[in-house]
Amino acid sequence: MKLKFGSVEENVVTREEFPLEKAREVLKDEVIAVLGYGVQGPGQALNLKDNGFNVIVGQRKGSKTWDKAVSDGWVPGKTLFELEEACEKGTILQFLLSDAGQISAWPMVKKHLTPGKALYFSHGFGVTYKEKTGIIPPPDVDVILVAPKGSGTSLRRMFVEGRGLNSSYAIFQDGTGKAKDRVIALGIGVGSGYLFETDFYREVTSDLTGERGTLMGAIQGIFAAQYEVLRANGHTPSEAFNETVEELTQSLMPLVAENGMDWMYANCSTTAQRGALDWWKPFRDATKPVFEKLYESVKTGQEAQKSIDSNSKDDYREKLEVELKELRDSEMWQAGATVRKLRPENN
Ligand SMILES: NC(=O)c1ccc[n+]([C@@H]2O[C@H](COP(=O)([O-])OP(=O)(O)OC[C@H]3O[C@@H](n4cnc5c(N)ncnc54)[C@H](O)[C@@H]3O)[C@@H](O)[C@H]2O)c1
Ligand SMILES: CC(C)(O)[C@@H](O)C(=O)O
Ligand SMILES: [Mg+2]
Ligand SMILES: [Mg+2]
Repeated sequence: MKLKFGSVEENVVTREEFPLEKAREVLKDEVIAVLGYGVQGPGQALNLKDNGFNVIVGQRKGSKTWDKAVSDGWVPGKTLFELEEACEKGTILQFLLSDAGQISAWPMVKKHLTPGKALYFSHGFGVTYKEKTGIIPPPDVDVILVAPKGSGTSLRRMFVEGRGLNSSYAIFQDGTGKAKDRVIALGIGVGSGYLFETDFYREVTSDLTGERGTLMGAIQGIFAAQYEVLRANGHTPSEAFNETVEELTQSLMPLVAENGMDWMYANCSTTAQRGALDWWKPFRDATKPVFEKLYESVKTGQEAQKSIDSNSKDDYREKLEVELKELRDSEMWQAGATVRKLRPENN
């Protein structure tokens, strides 16, 4: 259906419009092979299975995630296979290896993309940056995308709670004439809230911007800046952490999620209101140039190149561990670990 967001009309699909029964009917003869069992793999595969679809998982034998798949109930030789066997058996191949992993697995996956099958992504990365990834699908298959806007962990959790994480959907190539029905049915099947239309290019550029920006990179940067200023001015770690992170995640963000920041502004003290009204524009103006620089780096393919280069190095895991350790060992997140332990529900 068409729905207005502010004054802009968009194509969206709701669960009422495309119920689960319809999705099951569309996919009744398909074998959905979920390739990769990292973060999105488990969320999507388990939700599809619990929604009554015919799902198998493809994963490297002997890996930690193979064991995780077994403990999640996937049965070796019946619903859990080596990657190549799953590619052979699947009619819809959900390519959920890491974006760098997709590059090395591509020649094998391509071999099994016989006419009529569908190749499914949860990111526009591989296809958009085809000069860098070499992922160029054959013409007689569907190439579709459902990109959950959040972690695979939340996709599963929200499904179990009877909620739904929103996803975008896109069709890159309709090789069979069935791509539209297939992509929407899969979007509903993996447990999406509502689905909004995009294309592969817009998905990857917005996603790379979001995760580097307000979803993770920018928010971590703003947290660190405020925490450091409070600490430098004599505030304790408890005070700095509560005033920077804990209050945001525990008290204010759930309210913003329910009602919007406009409501939050209308429902705090008059003192907070005055200050927050005065300060949001200076913060916007200070950070906007950084967001513009970030978007440019995404648009030119630099961000994609950097992530391919670093992910394909032999010492990738060790180097990553050093950087993650810096965050983990920072006083702010050490304080965070203590504060989380002190939450009454964790005692
Ligand atoms: N992490 C998320 O919550 C999230 C959210 C939305 C979209 N996505 C997209 O979904 C896709 C999967 O992401 P993810 O975070 O679940 O992946 P991941 O990094 O957790 O890796 C998934 C799996 O890939 C396997 N793998 C990696 N390299 C391999 C190789 N060379 N050969 C065989 N297997 C290999 C790993 O064993 C792992 O099981 C990506 O396209 C990602 O951009 C992820
Ligand atoms: C969960 C995120 C950050 O939305 C996703 O885009 C990812 O790449 O992990
Ligand atoms: Mg992403
Ligand atoms: Mg994302």
